[in-house]
Amino acid sequence: MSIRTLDDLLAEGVSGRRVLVRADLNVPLDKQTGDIADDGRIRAVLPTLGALTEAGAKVVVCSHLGRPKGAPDPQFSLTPVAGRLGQLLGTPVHFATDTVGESAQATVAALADGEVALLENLRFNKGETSKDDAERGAFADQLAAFGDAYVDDAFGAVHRKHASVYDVPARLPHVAGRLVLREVEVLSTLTGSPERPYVVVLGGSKVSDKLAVIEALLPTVDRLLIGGGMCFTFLKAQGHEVGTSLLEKDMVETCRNLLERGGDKIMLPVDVVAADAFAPDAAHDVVPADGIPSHRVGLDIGPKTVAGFAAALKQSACGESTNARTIFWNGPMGVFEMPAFANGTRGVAEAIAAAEAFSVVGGGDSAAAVRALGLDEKDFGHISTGGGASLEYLEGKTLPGIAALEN
Ligand SMILES: Nc1ncnc2c1ncn2[C@@H]1O[C@H](COP(=O)(O)OP(=O)(O)OP(=O)(O)O)[C@@H](O)[C@H]1O
Ligand SMILES: O=C(O)[C@H](O)COP(=O)(O)O
Repeated sequence: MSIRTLDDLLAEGVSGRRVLVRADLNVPLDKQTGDIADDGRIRAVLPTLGALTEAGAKVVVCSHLGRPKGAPDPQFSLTPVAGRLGQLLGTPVHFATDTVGESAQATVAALADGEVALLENLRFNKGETSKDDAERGAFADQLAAFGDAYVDDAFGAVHRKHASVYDVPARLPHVAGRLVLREVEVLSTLTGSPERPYVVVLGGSKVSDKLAVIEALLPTVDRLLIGGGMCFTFLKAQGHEVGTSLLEKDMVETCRNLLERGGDKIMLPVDVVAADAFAPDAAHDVVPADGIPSHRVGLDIGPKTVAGFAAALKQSACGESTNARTIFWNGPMGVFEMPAFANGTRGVAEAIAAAEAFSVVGGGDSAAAVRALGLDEKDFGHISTGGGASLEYLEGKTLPGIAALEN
């Protein structure tokens, strides 16, 4: 890819220059306390920010958090992120209480060399996500006024055609940050010629979002293991009763086609943990995947499925090799946030961690699950900060944020 990098910018010298950094600080917040539940995305951007502050730049960081509707909404404020970022950087972060208004202008104007400012949530402004080019462009003009150069380190947002990702780089000298480069470097090995056997494990709840990636990956993968909320639409396509489990009725026919095309490559659960209700303390049992009672909801894959998936990670024959050599995992195997339904995700994550393969975990929830379940991040080859972004990258789509850096 012909993209200028942070090192190119550092080589030009950034001391005393204002550098606008787009980061993806969209971290999960605890629903009760509002505290940061997982700070992985903040940590991931530290190498870029550290390099810039050390080189004496005035660093202006901007990000979205959640999906506010184009106006300020306190529940999506980046205030707690500014505090955590300051702790991790070991230096206070100057927080602007608006994105491009008086507070932002004063905060940026007061920055000393080597200091960091964080602007309030980009999505408090309609222009950030607008489909109207002029509206997005006008907001991008205001943002671009805060920088002499622009660094994109928001890999999780490169699939969005948003002002801070797509329009600002057209207005400023632009480079890719360390995180974006690393993500692209790793994910491109999966779209190129991954070492085989190549096994993909998919779960989570966004069924329709992920069918396109299955379509794109089917010719390349040796095995596709499907669990999580996704599996019920496939089980329905096989003609099974799924009770009140997550189901995308409109997608049943598509799943049937994928099953026909995928044949033996696709593995579905043989047992599931079915509960009386979608609740942490609901009564639950392990039932066969083709025998989910009509009043029950499937909230996790069962132990036989975990064992089968773990075995498949070891025995996906391709040529002479029988161990998976490359693994991509996106989406938890069950509702891991509730301990009673976390065993499937834990079991599969442990099998991936133990495999002698290069493993990539993609997706905000999957990465959070790895950390929440106390697994060692070092046992995985790469933990991507991108959910939708990593999937769209694997689908081979042109990502607006990457295209904007190439221009
Ligand atoms: N059987 C199930 N029924 C309902 N929800 C489920 C089930 N299994 C997993 N989930 C839920 O799926 C959610 C994660 O799905 P998602 O598709 O968003 O994962 P991700 O791709 O890792 O995350 P993101 O897209 O946010 O980066 C979790 O909150 C989990 O509780
Ligand atoms: O969580 C993500 O995948 C990124 O931060 C992008 O967020 P979005 O899906 O709300 O654009």
